[in-house]
Amino acid sequence: MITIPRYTLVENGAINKIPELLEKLNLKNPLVITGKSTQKYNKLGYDYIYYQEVEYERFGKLNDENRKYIKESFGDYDCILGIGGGKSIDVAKYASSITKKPFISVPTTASNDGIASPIVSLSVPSFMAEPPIAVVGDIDIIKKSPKKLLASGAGDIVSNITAVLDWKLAHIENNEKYSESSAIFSKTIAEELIEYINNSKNKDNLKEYPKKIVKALIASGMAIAIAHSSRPASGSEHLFSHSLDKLKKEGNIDNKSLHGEQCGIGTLIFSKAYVEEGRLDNKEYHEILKSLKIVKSPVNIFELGYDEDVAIEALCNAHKLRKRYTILRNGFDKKKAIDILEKSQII
Ligand SMILES: NC(=O)C1=CN([C@@H]2O[C@H](COP(=O)(O)OP(=O)(O)OC[C@H]3O[C@@H](n4cnc5c(N)ncnc54)[C@H](OP(=O)(O)O)[C@@H]3O)[C@@H](O)[C@H]2O)C=CC1
Ligand SMILES: O=C(CO)COP(=O)(O)O
Ligand SMILES: [Zn+2]
Repeated sequence: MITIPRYTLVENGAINKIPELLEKLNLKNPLVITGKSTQKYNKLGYDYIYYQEVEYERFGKLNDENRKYIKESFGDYDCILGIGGGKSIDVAKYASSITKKPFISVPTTASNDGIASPIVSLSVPSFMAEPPIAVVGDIDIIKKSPKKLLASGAGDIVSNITAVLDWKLAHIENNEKYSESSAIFSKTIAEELIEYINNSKNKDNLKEYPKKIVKALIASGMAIAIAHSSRPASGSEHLFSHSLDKLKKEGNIDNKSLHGEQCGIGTLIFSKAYVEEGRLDNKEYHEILKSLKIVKSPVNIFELGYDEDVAIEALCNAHKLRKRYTILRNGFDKKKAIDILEKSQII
């Protein structure tokens, strides 16, 4: 059974419509999960907790102690509102999966497609939960959020291009189940955003970008829900991002590079790898590169804040992050990693 959000409200002032939305959904007593800089958007003064309090990291991992704490924290609330960035929404989605209470996604920025997806990405690999029953995207708030976050959203959308190529390759070479319709849907979301960005100079100078990126991220989350897998939006480029996250954690590297930014870099690497294999036109690689440059998302490892050794190590380890067949196949050795990182201008 496919479940997607029942309501998506993407407009100026949408956050003020939460009370009437709750009434429509017959929900009366929400608990907000939010962050320290985004709690201010809980304008209706609902009870709230910071995501750090219930996030799995407080307990070290997703475990029974963590689940017990969440259940106890949620008393008689009848729903959960995730208000904030990707982490707040992910933790709210996780809490909803534990408590079985419905969750409403209230993104205050547009940094990744977790805002509408059924995926919880607090761990690698991610796991399938339920999507939000509603998404409330207040454009007045989102358009004023940090540009770095909004640019990161583009990285998580262009990643659908290589994710879909990996999914198809897994079907051809590894006999994996594949949905052509989900793949086309996911790829089209990315192509339409890229086309808008790359032609925006002659049109509206990205004035409509905040609304476009929110809608693209919601659609991408729905593509995941329809496929019942993150396959349409997560392939080799995400493995590279997760591998970077692992290096950050293990090496105590204090770099605030964002999920979407990292996936944008991963997309450049693997779209070039697909060009090298004759499975993608070099023109498409350049369209992706151009779009990330226009929104000012990092297009090389130095702009992401790392040196080339980190890029090489993250790429050489990427295939180990989860059992997911991609163009990495059994992994790139150091020579191949350096070659593709140079050809994709990442190092
Ligand atoms: N489930 C899924 O499908 C996916 C989930 N994710 C999740 O998303 C996380 C990454 O999300 P991301 O958003 O990139 O990063 P974070 O949520 O880690 O950080 C976002 C930062 O931006 C701040 N912020 C958000 N909105 C505003 C605003 N309007 N004005 C000012 N500051 C704002 C947040 O504030 P504050 O401190 O208040 O939070 C936070 O400090 C991952 O760790 C993962 O958990 C990522 C990809 C997919
Ligand atoms: O980030 C995601 C989709 O954009 C979720 O993907 P993962 O399954 O790789 O966590
Ligand atoms: Zn992603």
